[in-house]
Amino acid sequence: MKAKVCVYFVSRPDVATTTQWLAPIVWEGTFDLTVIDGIYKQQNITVAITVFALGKYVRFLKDFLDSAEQHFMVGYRVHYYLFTDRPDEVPVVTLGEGRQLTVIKTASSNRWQENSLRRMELIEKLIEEKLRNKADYIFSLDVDSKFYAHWGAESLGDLVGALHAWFFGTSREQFTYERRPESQAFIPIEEGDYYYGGAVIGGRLDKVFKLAKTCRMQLEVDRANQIEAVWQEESHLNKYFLYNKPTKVLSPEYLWDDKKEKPSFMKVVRFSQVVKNYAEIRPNP
Ligand SMILES: CC(=O)N[C@H]1[C@@H](OP(=O)(O)OP(=O)(O)OC[C@H]2O[C@@H](n3ccc(=O)[nH]c3=O)[C@H](O)[C@@H]2O)O[C@H](CO)[C@H](O)[C@@H]1O
Ligand SMILES: [Mn+2]
Repeated sequence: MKAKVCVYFVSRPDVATTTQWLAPIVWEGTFDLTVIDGIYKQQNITVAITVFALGKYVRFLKDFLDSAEQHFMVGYRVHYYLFTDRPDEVPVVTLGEGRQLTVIKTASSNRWQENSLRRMELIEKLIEEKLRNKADYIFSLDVDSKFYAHWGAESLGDLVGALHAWFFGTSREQFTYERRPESQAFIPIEEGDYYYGGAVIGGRLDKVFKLAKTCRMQLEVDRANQIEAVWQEESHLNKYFLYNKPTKVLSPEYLWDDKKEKPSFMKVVRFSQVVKNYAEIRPNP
């Protein structure tokens, strides 16, 4: 076989493609999918994905699942773990070969903040009790979202975070980190690398387990001290990633927002938050 060797490769001069700790930042044009699939296909991996649809958020499931079937890790073994208090309202979706879905009945809270932050504890438990030896990688993804284009094995890594669309390119002082020292999620104004979105967390099982467990414990300390971080578990996630750097960072292609205008560096939107009516969908303001 003739190998094509590329010794000098600057495919995206318009954006940063590595972090300061030399983790890749994944953008369209920075990877060769044939090479990447060659690595992961022979490892015969299974990717678990957690989705939470509590309360009225079940309405997002249809588009989420249909579009995931079209674009997410196609050609790999994928196991959805769907947490909901409304199993009867889970839509029927035809899954591709090698893909399965398990519904886990979970109580909903009357506070949306609680539904969002409790994901850490539930992910921790799922990995500990059900996933050992059942999956190699795991992603936790917001359900109020849709896939619009390919999301594949280029996203895999030991510990994976995604750059929040609204904070990409803004200066560190503008990041909405938790700024009160009383919270375990506190990050001083002169610190921080990126603002990561809580909507996408990924990596190898053991790495995500440690992340979820640490954030769950920090959330508990905050609760005991009667303080809730400004963006709940997303604040704790940002604190975690500051001291435990992701080994791969997904560009905003992997965490876009339908409401946001697309700058020229966005060659493709892969996964994006859909427009929602907060007042109507959430159990509390
Ligand atoms: C794009 C992005 O990074 N979004 C993050 C952001 O706001 P968001 O406005 O995206 O938060 P959100 O309302 O989508 O809640 C996060 C997720 O929790 C689940 N859910 C939430 C409430 C509810 O009543 N039922 C339910 O099922 C659902 O899977 C949802 O996608 O901040 C949140 C914490 O404040 C989370 O970290 C989100 O991931
Ligand atoms: Mn969301």
